[in-house]
Amino acid sequence: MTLPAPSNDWFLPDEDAVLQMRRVRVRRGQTDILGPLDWTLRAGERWIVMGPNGAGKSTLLQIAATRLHPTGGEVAILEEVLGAVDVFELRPRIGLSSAQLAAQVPHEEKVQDAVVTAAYGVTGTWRESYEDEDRMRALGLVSSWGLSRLAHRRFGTLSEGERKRVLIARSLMTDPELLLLDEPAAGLDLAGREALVAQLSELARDEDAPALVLVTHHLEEVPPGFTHALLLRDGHAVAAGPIEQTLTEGHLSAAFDTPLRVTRTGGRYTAVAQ
Ligand SMILES: Nc1ncnc2c1ncn2[C@@H]1O[C@H](COP(=O)(O)OP(=O)(O)OP(=O)(O)O)[C@@H](O)[C@H]1O
Repeated sequence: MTLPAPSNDWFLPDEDAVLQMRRVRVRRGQTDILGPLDWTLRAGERWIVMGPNGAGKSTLLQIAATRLHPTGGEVAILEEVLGAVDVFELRPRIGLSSAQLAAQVPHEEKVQDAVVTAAYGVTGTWRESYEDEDRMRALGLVSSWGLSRLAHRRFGTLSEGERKRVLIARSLMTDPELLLLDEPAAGLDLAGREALVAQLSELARDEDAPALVLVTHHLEEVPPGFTHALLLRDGHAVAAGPIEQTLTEGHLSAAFDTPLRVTRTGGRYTAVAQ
């Protein structure tokens, strides 16, 4: 019997790809708000996704988090192809911190519970029964993200910076293989931002940490240790690749449609208009 020749349409992700998108497109109304986009994130890489308001960053992250199915193209996440996998089995392998998720955490939820509920992929405690091991892991994460003194506080009473930390601790609860952080420093004051950048830098340099994707508008929020960057504008990649070759004056000026002067000191970036 002759086997049919492999079709060009059959999507076989690269072996070392943690996340791979091929010709991905998201259409809303008459407009493509994202793509077509090709993007591959390999094991051990730490990616910054940057671009102006409306560039498609959150849409991209929603796809990577299996929360949104693209209109066209193929997506493989952790060797599973979207559309051919039960996303509820895939989601615990992906950590996510985003404003949408924060809005789903009940205000009266205790901090330690807001972290432990990620074990069941829910945002509020209900009738689940948690193993001691889950509780211990949640408390360990609460401690390592500097939240011990807040463990019994209600989520709704926390400051913006404290909430951001809770969400990152929560995103690590299932020991994910891919960690997606959507604007984790948004709304933080200077000291809060610097503390978070330092902690994310430490995470980025930890060989045992998951593959990382950090979405931000601001160069100042890029933690040292991140290895790659994807610059988006109007849903398209302006540039993508190793961070030092991507976060350049030329590429950033094109992405933000503004002539920028970019400096890099001690692994930190800043940008001002020229
Ligand atoms: N349901 C929708 N219908 C029409 N347009 C949409 C819809 N959802 C998103 N968009 C548009 O898609 C574009 C990309 O949105 P997205 O939230 O991904 O951008 P972003 O880069 O994360 O922006 P920001 O930095 O402001 O958060 C925006 O112009 C947005 O208005």
